[in-house]
Amino acid sequence: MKLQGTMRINQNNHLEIGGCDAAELASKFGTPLYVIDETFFRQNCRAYYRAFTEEYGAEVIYACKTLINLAICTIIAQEGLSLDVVSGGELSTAVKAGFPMQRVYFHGNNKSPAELRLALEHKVGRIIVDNLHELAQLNTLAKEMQVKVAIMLRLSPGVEAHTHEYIKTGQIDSKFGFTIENGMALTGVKKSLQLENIELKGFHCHIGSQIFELNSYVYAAEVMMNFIYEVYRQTGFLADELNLGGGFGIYYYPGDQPRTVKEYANLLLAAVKTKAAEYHLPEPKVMVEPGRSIAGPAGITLYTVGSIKDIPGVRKYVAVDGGMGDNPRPALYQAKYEACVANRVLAESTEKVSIAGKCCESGDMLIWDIELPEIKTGDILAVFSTGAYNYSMSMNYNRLPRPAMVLVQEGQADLIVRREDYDDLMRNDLIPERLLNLKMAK
Ligand SMILES: Cc1ncc(COP(=O)(O)O)c(C=O)c1O
Ligand SMILES: N[C@@H](CCCC[NH3+])C(=O)O
Repeated sequence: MKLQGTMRINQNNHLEIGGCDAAELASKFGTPLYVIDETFFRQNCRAYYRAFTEEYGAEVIYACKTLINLAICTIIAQEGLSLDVVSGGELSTAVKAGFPMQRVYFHGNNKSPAELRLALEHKVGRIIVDNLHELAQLNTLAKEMQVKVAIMLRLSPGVEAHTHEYIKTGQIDSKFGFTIENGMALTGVKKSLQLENIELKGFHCHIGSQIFELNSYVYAAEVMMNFIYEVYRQTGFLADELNLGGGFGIYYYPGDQPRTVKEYANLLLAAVKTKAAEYHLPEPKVMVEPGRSIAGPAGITLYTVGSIKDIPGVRKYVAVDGGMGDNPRPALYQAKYEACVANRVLAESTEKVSIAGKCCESGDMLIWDIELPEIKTGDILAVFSTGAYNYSMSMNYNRLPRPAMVLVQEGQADLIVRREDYDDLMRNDLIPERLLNLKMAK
């Protein structure tokens, strides 16, 4: 078990985060509960800002699919990072939070005309165009609205990142972006340069997520710089901007060994510099889009232990009051997590148990085979590193309300997302008049 950020074990042998006792948080706000360590979240933002922006003038764009709400958006704005949004919903959150629109980058492989219009209305900084269909559609909309829109093209550099099959994106056979290798990317550039209401600024790639192998990034940067040169040679267009995406891996489980953000920055920027020198080109402005490495380690989830079932000689199932509804990652990617008993962190002896969620799915298992102090009904289980892709991928399967989220710092805990209630679950339900007119069976 690795305690990160402000987490520590207090004098009551309880887990403490942001100066707050986790068991007290559970009793005050209920469980399941997402807890975000504000100090740690900000430290992660600052590590990026220092390593990329202060050191190299590179722009750090927080990928808000990781975790977004009005409070988080406010923190990102305060820390001087930009924002990657991928939907009208994420964009509207940024608008409502008063996020500076020129620092917003709009991504996605199938943006709807309504979403594109919204982005144009709010004058977002850049639209990252994914494909030819979108390029034509965006030009038409921009013409209608009499604006010229600054874009980047998302490219598929053909780099295989060493990560889970579902979360790698830069390979040739991918739903994302213009493929460099088969000429599609060059066609996209030529087309962009012809369109009257489009202003091409540069290129983007994102090779995947939870990546530890920094060489994959270096290789992607080199491929992108080769492309910039090739485009310059063939069209005379010189890209000003190069966005190399996100994906920097974090610690979830023994064996995960992330490098430092500083090493990541130094390697990436060195690769760009070397290539620029080789081609006698000016260095483009570099951008990165971290998500998980900012929010992930800064979050924990608290659960209350309910039923415990011991199948002698087989397994002891410990069920908690959440599961795949609030954290679908184990079911989706076989993701592994560490956890502790928040109200009894250290103990002389431990036992091996498996943590089950409460959804009606055999696959709703949060953790298989974890050593924990002997656990009892009513104990509080804390699962670590749940800040990224947990709330943002949560769901209401089995009509389970989504948990609340609190932001903790120096002993203060503030609710930043209210817990859903049963009325929230039925908010959009309608009963047609003709059903109301029929009698219910006795
Ligand atoms: C385009 C894009 N940028 C950035 C990210 C952020 O990735 P991560 O959270 O792994 O840093 C993603 C998600 O993988 C993405 O799709
Ligand atoms: N949702 C994934 C990461 C994919 C990121 C989106 N491009 C995860 O939880 O690991």
